Amino acid sequence: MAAQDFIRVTASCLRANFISYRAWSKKFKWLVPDHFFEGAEKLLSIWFTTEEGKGEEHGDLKKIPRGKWDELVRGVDAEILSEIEDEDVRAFILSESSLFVFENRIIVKTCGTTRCLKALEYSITLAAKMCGLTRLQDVFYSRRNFLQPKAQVDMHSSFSDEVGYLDKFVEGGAPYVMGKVNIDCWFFYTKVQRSSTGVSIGQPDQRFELIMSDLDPQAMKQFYYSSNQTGHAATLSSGISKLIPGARIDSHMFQPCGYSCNAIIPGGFYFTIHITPETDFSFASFETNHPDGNHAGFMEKVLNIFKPGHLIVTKLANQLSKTNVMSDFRLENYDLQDLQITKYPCYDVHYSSYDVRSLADHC
Ligand SMILES: C[S@@+](CC[C@H](N)C(=O)[O-])C[C@H]1O[C@@H](n2cnc3c(N)ncnc32)[C@H](O)[C@@H]1O
Repeated sequence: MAAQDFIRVTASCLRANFISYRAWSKKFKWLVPDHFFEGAEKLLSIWFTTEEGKGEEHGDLKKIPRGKWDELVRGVDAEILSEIEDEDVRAFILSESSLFVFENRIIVKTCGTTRCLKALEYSITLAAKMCGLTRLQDVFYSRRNFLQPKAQVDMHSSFSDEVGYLDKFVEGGAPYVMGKVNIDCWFFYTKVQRSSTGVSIGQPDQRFELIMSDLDPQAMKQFYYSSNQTGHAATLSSGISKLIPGARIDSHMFQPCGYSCNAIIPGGFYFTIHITPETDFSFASFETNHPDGNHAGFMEKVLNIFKPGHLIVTKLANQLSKTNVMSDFRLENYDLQDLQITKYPCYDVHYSSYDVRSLADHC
């Protein structure tokens, strides 16, 4: 059996037998690679608003000069590599994932050992000072469990440290964990105290995420610089360019490997993809707020690009969204491992995880 297949099958067997990668790698240190990159992202999404009773008059976060966003990103230990924009959003590719800036919302997504939550304090000050957006309307923070949690720093050393940090800035927030806490899970923090009207943000909102691991080494070859020297070439060869018609895609190819892209779609929609193709710890994420993201057929198009051995699906939708995230769905060739559907005051949240059928059969 080739080394790459061995690692994929081992990972699959570990999950099937409820053994965590962390416990396994501690015992079998000699099998753990020296080079490691934590692909799993920390994802922070903040909606800002004005003081209650002050009306809708406020500045536009998108108009804040680039220098301030450079500063925010440096604060989380990353840097901006490129930027695209349309009338609804500015989308930045970072050395470790992405930043999206809307009129009254920012999304910060960072991987590796970055300190994503640093962006919370900085953006609160920035939004208040430069746009009169003095209140946090909604806050979402989420991430998958890390493969190497001990490598994380400061407030990201554990989920309870992250919660402690978030609590300093977010009034009425609460933490949740979905999935198998000892194997593969998803940590989630959000505001749960609402205004008397119930609906927090006055517009439809939804978000879909595919968090994929144990990716097919053959499919990952195209995300190595030796196969594609530009992000654009990899966007075309992988089929990412065809995922959502009308999307304008900005992409970056890292050396010797790794790929990131941000896409903006008319109507205030985006998608973002980040890929760590190294077989020993391969990871990819797909995230969008486009309603198509809710359909199993669309998800299968994404899965066909990466062919993951394992994946987590998360979906969020507020009361004004036309997308129903509460229903169950089937993915061709994948076996459902966990499913949790929860109602929060303003959002419905879906979490499910899957193993590829053929790999699970090895165990
Ligand atoms: C594309 S980035 C983004 C990772 C993303 N969060 C994901 O989904 O895996 C990570 C990949 O790029 C590679 N890489 C190469 N140079 C890098 C750099 N300067 N900073 C971050 N990643 C780099 C890493 O080894 C890894 O394969």
